[in-house]
Amino acid sequence: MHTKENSCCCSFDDCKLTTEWLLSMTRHRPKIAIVCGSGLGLLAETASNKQDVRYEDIPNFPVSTVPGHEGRLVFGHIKGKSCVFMQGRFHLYEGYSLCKVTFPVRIFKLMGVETIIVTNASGGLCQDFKVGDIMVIKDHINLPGFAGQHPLCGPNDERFGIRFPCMSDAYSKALRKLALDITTELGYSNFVHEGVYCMVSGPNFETIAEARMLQILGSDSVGMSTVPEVTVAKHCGLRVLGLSLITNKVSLDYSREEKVNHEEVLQISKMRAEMLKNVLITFIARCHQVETINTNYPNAV
Ligand SMILES: O=P(O)(O)O[C@@H]1C[C@H](O)[C@@H](CO)O1
Ligand SMILES: Nc1nc2[nH]cnc2c(=O)[nH]1
Repeated sequence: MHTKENSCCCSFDDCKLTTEWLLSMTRHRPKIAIVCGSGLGLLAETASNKQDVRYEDIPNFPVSTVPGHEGRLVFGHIKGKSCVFMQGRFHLYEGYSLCKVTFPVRIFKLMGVETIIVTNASGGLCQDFKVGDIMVIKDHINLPGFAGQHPLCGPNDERFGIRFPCMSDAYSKALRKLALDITTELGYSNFVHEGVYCMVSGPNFETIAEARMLQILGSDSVGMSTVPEVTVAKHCGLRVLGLSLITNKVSLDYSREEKVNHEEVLQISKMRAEMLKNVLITFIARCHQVETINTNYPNAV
């Protein structure tokens, strides 16, 4: 956590330096950023005029350490829209501070991004969910945040956003509706739901008692990411859509024999990434038509 003594490793100046470096490396000027969850890096494949930048080459950027997270930014066009994909995200359990985990979100903001689409792989807690379903994230529970692991703890820099941002509409209602309409048009409605995502720090998957607790708290799915990125995105006035791929059913019953593992998560992600990609392409083509109000920044796009 940042304190006044322990100065921020991702200050406004650090963010500016990284942004200026990236803007000097590419002619792309993305308006939409897509964070690819575990095994979902191929969401970037359909982009045209692609340009890759490896995380290790970007000043101040963390590097990816998790299998299924390639570790590069991919700039490109989808249906004529300028996009940047994060092929690989950062997680708290990798040992990164939440400031580092969310550093790319602020870089996107400074680059001129207006809309961020955050994807992830998660375990289904809602009994109606099946493996391979998509959950449009309606809301989240920031469990690490309750314990002080929060990306906005520490001195607030007003150039990014206000001290006490509203989170009751973190996931834009209008963007959620557009995503749901698109899944219906594509004939996917039988395996698409809206729901509440709960973040845990990981890296272990849940015990059965923990899973039961999360379900009682109102979580429909559980994962180890997304919430810090969305919190920082909302803080700095980005429009947010969150999509979660249900890669496994979380055990809520001591008699169940199946054991979840990361390889299975990656396998299901890769199997269903095509479906998610179809939703994303149509969404990217149409999301500029949707007007949203950010209560933290009433005049923002
Ligand atoms: O980056 P995401 O949230 O998609 O990754 C999920 C959570 C863990 O990092 C990993 C577990 O298999 O997948
Ligand atoms: N915490 C958690 N993260 C996941 N990511 C994918 N599946 C799961 C899961 O069951 N639990």
